Amino acid sequence: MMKTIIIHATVLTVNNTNEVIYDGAIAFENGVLTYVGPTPEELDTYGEVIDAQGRIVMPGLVNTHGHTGMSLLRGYADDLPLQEWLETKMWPLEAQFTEEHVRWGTSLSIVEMLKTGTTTFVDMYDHMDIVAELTVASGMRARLCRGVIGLCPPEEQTRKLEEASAFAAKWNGAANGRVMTMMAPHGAYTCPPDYIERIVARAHELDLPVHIHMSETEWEVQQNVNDYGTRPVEHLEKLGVFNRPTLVAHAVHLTDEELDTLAKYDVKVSHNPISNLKLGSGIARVPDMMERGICVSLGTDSSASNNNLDLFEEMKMVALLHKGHRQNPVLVPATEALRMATIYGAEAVFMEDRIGSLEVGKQADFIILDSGRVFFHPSHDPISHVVYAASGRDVKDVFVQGVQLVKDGRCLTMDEEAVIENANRMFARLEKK
Ligand SMILES: CSC[C@H]1O[C@@H](n2cnc3c(O)ncnc32)[C@H](O)[C@@H]1O
Ligand SMILES: [Zn+2]
Repeated sequence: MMKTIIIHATVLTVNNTNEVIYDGAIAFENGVLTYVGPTPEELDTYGEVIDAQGRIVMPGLVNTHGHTGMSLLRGYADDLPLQEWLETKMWPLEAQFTEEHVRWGTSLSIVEMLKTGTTTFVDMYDHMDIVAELTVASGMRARLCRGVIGLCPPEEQTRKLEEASAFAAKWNGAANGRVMTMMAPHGAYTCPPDYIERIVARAHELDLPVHIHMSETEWEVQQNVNDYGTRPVEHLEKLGVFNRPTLVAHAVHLTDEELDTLAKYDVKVSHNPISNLKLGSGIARVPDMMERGICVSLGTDSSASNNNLDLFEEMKMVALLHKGHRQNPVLVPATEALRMATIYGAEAVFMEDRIGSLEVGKQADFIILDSGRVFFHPSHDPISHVVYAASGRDVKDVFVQGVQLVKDGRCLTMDEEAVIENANRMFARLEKK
């Protein structure tokens, strides 16, 4: 592959010092960054030179929790609490999902994520072979898992576990490492304890991380106490979950002791502020997590509870929400919000050696924003503008592993019109009550 260099950009490296390089450049070859620094005078050695004057170049965003197939249910059931939303709206429709529903729901998600600057996503869902195939075809990077709900007879539990394991073993490392996998019990309230232990044992055997919903609502915490005599964190600790590298989604309702436990085991958190607000679940103790050194990353959850996959919105939300909630404007500064959407996201999906920042040796996963638009001016603090003023609609170009996937706002690897048409067709076929 030829050497490419992008010059005259404002480069947000998101390295250890959050360095911003004005009139900066990044170069890459074979999908790997070979240069990050000021625009060099000598450009003869590069096969392709891209002038990014008036643009911001930054790491691709990492969405650490979602269910991509559920974009098919965007707007279908709003303004309900989680349990009612799941039991009366989501699960009855998902029970009708075939591979084709997941294909077009996931395609809708992938196009949206790519066009709004997400280059890596986590997906916990069913029919995951389809999701993996689409990930490969789209050029995105992902950490995928077949989510298992254990509220079913033992034979069914075993079938799901075997399916999840086979998927995880088959796809881990696929597409030159762009697809990685995990094992995923859906939650402590949907999986009996012995089932969680079996899933974790399988994660040990396959040497994979664990992903799970945890402590999302007060109802869930109380249910855990009623059923097992402990709150979810102690429950999962006892079941050995945290002995594996673990990414928990939500982590809204936590005591001080539970926060200490997460810090002790280096459990990664996917904070989903917009979904938590929309479902009325509550506000996670993010400033207390940060104080303890817990890795806090950002997730959208699905389009059915968000209702989009624009991670720029989560970045702004996390920076604002906790300031307002604690009446303290110092909390979650813009630099930390940006890190949550990039390098902390990379840590949360256990890929920080490869993605999350623009540094030589890392993968060339990056996005280019049009910073000529009026709300990027005066242009003295690009990190502030990216977090507080920008949106996913400002993303012009997207590269993963050095391959361009979005060019001037158009997705090169997916047929957007066909995706929209098919998603509408598949939604129309579902029987609604
Ligand atoms: C089979 S794994 C995916 C499963 O998760 C459900 N889901 C979607 N959003 C949430 C959420 O916020 N909390 C808990 N579970 C959620 C989805 O409906 C799928 O069945
Ligand atoms: Zn979820």
